[in-house]
Amino acid sequence: MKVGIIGATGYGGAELYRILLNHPKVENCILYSSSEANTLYTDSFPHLSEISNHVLQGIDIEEIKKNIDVLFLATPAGVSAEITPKLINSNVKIIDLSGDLRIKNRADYEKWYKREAVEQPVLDEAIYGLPELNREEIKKAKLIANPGCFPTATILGLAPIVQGNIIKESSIIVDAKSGVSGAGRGSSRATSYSEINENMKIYKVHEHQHVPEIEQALKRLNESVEAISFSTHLIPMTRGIMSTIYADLKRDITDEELHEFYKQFYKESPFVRVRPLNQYPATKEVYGSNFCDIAVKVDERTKRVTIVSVIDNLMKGAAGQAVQNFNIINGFEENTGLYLAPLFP
Ligand SMILES: NC(=O)C1=CN([C@@H]2O[C@H](COP(=O)(O)OP(=O)(O)OC[C@H]3O[C@@H](n4cnc5c(N)ncnc54)[C@H](OP(=O)(O)O)[C@@H]3O)[C@@H](O)[C@H]2O)C=CC1
Ligand SMILES: CC(=O)N[C@@H](CCC(=O)OP(=O)(O)O)C(=O)O
Repeated sequence: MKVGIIGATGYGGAELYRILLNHPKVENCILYSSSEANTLYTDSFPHLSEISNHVLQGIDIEEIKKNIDVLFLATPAGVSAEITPKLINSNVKIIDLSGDLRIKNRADYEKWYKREAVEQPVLDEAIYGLPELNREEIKKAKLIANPGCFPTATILGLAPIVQGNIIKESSIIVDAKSGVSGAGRGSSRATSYSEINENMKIYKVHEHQHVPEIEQALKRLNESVEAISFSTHLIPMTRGIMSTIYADLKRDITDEELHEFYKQFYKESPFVRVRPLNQYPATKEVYGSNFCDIAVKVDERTKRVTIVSVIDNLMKGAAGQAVQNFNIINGFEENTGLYLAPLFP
């Protein structure tokens, strides 16, 4: 396959490149840049010296239509809204890592992302690319809205109990933490070393753009879900997301039953590892891999459940999941090029 990456000079783009370089079905990878065309990729990423001899290309829609089978967009919000409509009637399949195509309701997108939404017919074509919940739809898709990092960890942590009608839908509380690579490569004061080292910050309180994405996905599993409480924290590490989730139980259930229910729910999903009872995943245990590791525990005293879900934000939270979707839309084994053990320690 001939693939293209727009936004190759960012973190998501570099992670896509790292995976696709070793993907047995990828014959050629063209890397595009809006600001660094005609320079060597290794000027942006010296760690790829003697691995990549790619020259970054300017973005030319007609050239993409001719030369690319699958295009990855690893670009900030707003870019896909411009590029995707121009390719929608071509043969190019698109996997968009940004939030532009994830939220079906345009008014919701505009409220939470504070920018104009893509036109409705394009949104209607986009399939939400969370394979563990949507595999059959993804198989037929031409346009994939790759999920956000926090939504991936959170939705996978909640899906079994939400669909299984085990918790009170109005009681969901999500306490999520992310490493700083989640904010992208562009520098900002909030992610500068001196501001994040030995520090921990809550941010976007009650206004994080991932709230409507998570609620939309949970509502598809159980229409009684309304609003969730969701808070995000920046912590001093490079990669990793941990979503710790709390909810009130509707009925009595034991740890063993709940654990077995999760195991069954994800039995066909190669990238979800439901941990043994009383073993809780840490972010480093999925570092550099496409795994989402989940642990569940019932609190007998409060009649609540605690769920812990961890991913690597650049892998299962972005590029790894995008390649998982690439495999599914092309009929390849879901884990092709992705069967990577986590880097540890
Ligand atoms: N980082 C993460 O963990 C996750 C990121 N995402 C989403 O994935 C997308 C990429 O994120 P990330 O790689 O972290 O971001 P980065 O900021 O690291 O990279 C984004 C890249 O987009 C390119 N770009 C910027 N403006 C334009 C434009 N107008 N037209 C075309 N290309 C442009 C830039 O490359 P150049 O200047 O060379 O064109 C830049 O390198 C974002 O939408 C992000 O929200 C989703 C899940 C997780
Ligand atoms: C640490 C950090 O800043 N993370 C980003 C997540 C970026 C992302 O995934 O954004 P989209 O899903 O909107 O594309 C944030 O919280 O906004």
